[in-house]
Amino acid sequence: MTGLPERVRDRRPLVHAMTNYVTMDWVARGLLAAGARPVMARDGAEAPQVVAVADALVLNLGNWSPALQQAMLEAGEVASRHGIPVVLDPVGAGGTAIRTRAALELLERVKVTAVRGNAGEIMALAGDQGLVRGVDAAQEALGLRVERAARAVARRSGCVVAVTGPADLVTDGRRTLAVRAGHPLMAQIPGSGCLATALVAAALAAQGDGAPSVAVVAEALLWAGWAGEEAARKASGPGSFAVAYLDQLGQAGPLPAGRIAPPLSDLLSLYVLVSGATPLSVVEAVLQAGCRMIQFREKHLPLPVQVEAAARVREACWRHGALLLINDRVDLAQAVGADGVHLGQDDLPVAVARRILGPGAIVGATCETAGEARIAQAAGADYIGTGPVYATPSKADAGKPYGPDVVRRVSEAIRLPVVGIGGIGIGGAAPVIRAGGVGVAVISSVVGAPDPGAAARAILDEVERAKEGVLA
Ligand SMILES: Cc1ncc(COP(=O)(O)OP(=O)(O)O)c(N)n1
Ligand SMILES: Cc1nc(C(=O)O)sc1CCOP(=O)(O)O
Ligand SMILES: [Mg+2]
Repeated sequence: MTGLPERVRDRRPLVHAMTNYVTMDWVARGLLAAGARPVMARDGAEAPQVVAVADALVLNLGNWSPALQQAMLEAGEVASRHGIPVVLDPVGAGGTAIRTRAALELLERVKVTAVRGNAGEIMALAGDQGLVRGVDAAQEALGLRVERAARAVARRSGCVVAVTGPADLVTDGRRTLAVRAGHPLMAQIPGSGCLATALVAAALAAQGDGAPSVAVVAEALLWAGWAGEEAARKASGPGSFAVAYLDQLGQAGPLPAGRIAPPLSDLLSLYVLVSGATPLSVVEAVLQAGCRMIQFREKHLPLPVQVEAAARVREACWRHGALLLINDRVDLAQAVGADGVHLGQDDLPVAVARRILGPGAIVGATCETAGEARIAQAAGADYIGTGPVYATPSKADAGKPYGPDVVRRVSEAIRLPVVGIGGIGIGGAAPVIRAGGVGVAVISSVVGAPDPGAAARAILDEVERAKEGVLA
C-alpha cells in the first residue's frame, strides 16, 4: 500500500469540514496543502446537500450553537445514509455540560467513524470527569484512565477513538496503537487539533471503504505529527512554523517508520532489567515468556564489554519484537542502536537526552515525587519509573520503600505511563497496577529466579489480570 500522503494526493478527497470560525481558514489551507479538497459549508440550509457529494464529513464543535447542532445532526444523518465517513472533534467536551451533551447526541444519532479529541474531552465522553480547562484539557490524572475512557467510547459507539497528546492513542476498543510524533510548536498555533481531525477525515476518505480503521487513523496522526517535527526544524517561531507546516504537509515521501506501535502502556507491563551480569539465556527466556521491554543495566562491566553484551541483547529483542532501553548511557544506546534510555535524577537530563536521541527515541525517567514527574514530562520523557515500591536487594542506594502509593501519587500528576520498581515479585505487581501503574520493572524476582521464564510469565499474568480489572 502506498503511503497515506500519496493516497490523499492521488484521490484528492472532498472533505466537508463543518468546523469552527477560529480555525476554519487553517483547516482549509491544511487540507489543500495535503492534497485534499475542502468545502466548509456550515449552515443547516445547505450542509445536508453538500455532504451528499463529499467523501468525508468533519463535525467540529468549536463555536457551538443550537443551529450548528441541528445542521450537524442533519448533515451527519445524510452522511450515515450514504456511508460517508464522519469524524467528530468534540471540542470543549468536559469543559461545559452543553458541549458534552452535544457531542454525545451526535455520537448517538450519527454513525461516527472516528473521534479525535484531547484527553479531557474523551474522558468526558466516557463519563470520567477529567480536568478540562477551557478547550485545552489539562493533561491530568491520566495514565490508564485515558486508555480506559477511549476504549469505552470506541466500544459504545462502534468507532475509532484517537486521543492526541504527548503520545497519541488510537483504539477501536480492542486494538490500541500509540503514535509517537509531534512537536511543542504545534500547540503554539491555533488549529493543530482541528487540522489533525480533518486529516483523519481525508485519510478515511482516501482509503476507499470509509470503514473505521485504527491503522488509518494512526497513520493520519503520524502525518500530522511528523509534519510538525519537520516544520519545527525550519521555523524560528510560531509564525514561520505555521508556514513551514503547510509546506511540509505538501511534501511527498514516506512517513517515518517505527513511530506507530502498541502503546508503551502495553509494552511496559513487564519491564525486565538485565543487571548483575545476567546471562543472555535469561534474556531469551523472559522474551519467550512475553516480556516486551528490556533495560540493559550492566553498569559495573567495563564499557567495551557492555557494548558487546548490549548488542547481543538488542539482537534478541529485535527477534522478539521487544524494545531495548539502556540504563544511564546515551552513548551506549546510540552505539548499539537501542530504542532509548532510562535516566535517573542524577543522570543526563531528559531534555539533553531527547535532543541527542531525537523525537523517535524512548526516554524514561526515575521520579519519586509528583513534582519530579511533571518536570520530566515537560522535558519530554515518555514514561516514568518510580520507587522503590518495596525493599530491594538490587540497588544499594535506593531510598526507603514507599509502598504502592508512590505509584498513585506520581501517576495522578501526569499523563505519561508509570511503572513501579523495587522489590516487585509475584503478588506485589497487582497493587502497583491498582495504584495506577501500567506495569512493573523488575530484576531479582525474575533474573534471580530458578526459572526466569516462568517467573516472568507469572508476573506478566498478574499484571494483565490487574489491568483487565482497571480497564473494565
Ligand atoms: C524503570 C526504571 N525505573 C527506575 C530506575 C532507576 O534508575 P536510576 O535512578 O537512574 O538508578 P540506576 O538504575 O541508574 O541505578 C531504572 N533503572 N529503571
Ligand atoms: C534499578 C532500581 N531502581 C530502583 C528505584 O527505586 O529507583 S529499585 C531498583 C532495583 C530493582 O531491582 P529488584 O526488582 O531486584 O528489586
Ligand atoms: Mg541511572
